[in-house]
Amino acid sequence: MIEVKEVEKFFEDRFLFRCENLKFENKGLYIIKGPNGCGKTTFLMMLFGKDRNFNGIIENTFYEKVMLPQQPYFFKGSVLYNLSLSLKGELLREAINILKAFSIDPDLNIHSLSLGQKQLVAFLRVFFAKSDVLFLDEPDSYLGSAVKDFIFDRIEKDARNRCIIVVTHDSWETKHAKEIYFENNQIKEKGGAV
Ligand SMILES: Nc1ncnc2c1ncn2[C@@H]1O[C@H](COP(=O)(O)OP(=O)(O)OP(=O)(O)O)[C@@H](O)[C@H]1O
Repeated sequence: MIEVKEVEKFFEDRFLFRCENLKFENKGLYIIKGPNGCGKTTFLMMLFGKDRNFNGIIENTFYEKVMLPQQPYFFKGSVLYNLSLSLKGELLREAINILKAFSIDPDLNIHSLSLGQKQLVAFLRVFFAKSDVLFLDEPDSYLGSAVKDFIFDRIEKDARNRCIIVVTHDSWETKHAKEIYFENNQIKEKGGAV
């Protein structure tokens, strides 16, 4: 569980946002939305525990945390090599089968793929890694609609068993998620009294 209590974020003298009160339960899907530059990535880093420079309290009781950053890092080598550094056995096989279903050859050099193809590889690498909470920073920005529908569906189903927090620009409407949004430098939960 993550609990945010009376948090304020500044960059030096510049006030970025405030979040009065917000709770991320052990299971469930949370979608963070807001205009460019409002602070979505910064907030995600704070929830993850990478950015600790803020006023207020963020309590994070999750044990295993995994993050997909906006610009994932790949090692020189094939798609398969990059996946096999994180995934083994059945999970690796499942990831490979998904790539093949979207016509991506796992033996190709990772850097020969398009941005969208790389984004799918990066998503699968973190999605199948073991975690109690998964942070996804714009996992869909370069994806075509078929792949996007596929990963959104997998995320929705998987969030029944763990906490998944997603930053997205996409108008992803789902009744299975709690929506968190930025308004006038305040972070609020849709339908919630934040
Ligand atoms: N280390 C930093 N020092 C100063 N300002 C920063 C720093 N990191 C981010 N910012 C500023 O804080 C604001 C919020 O950035 P952030 O990347 O969190 O926004 P975002 O909502 O994720 O944006 P986008 O939708 O474009 O990805 C931006 O104006 C950015 O320039």
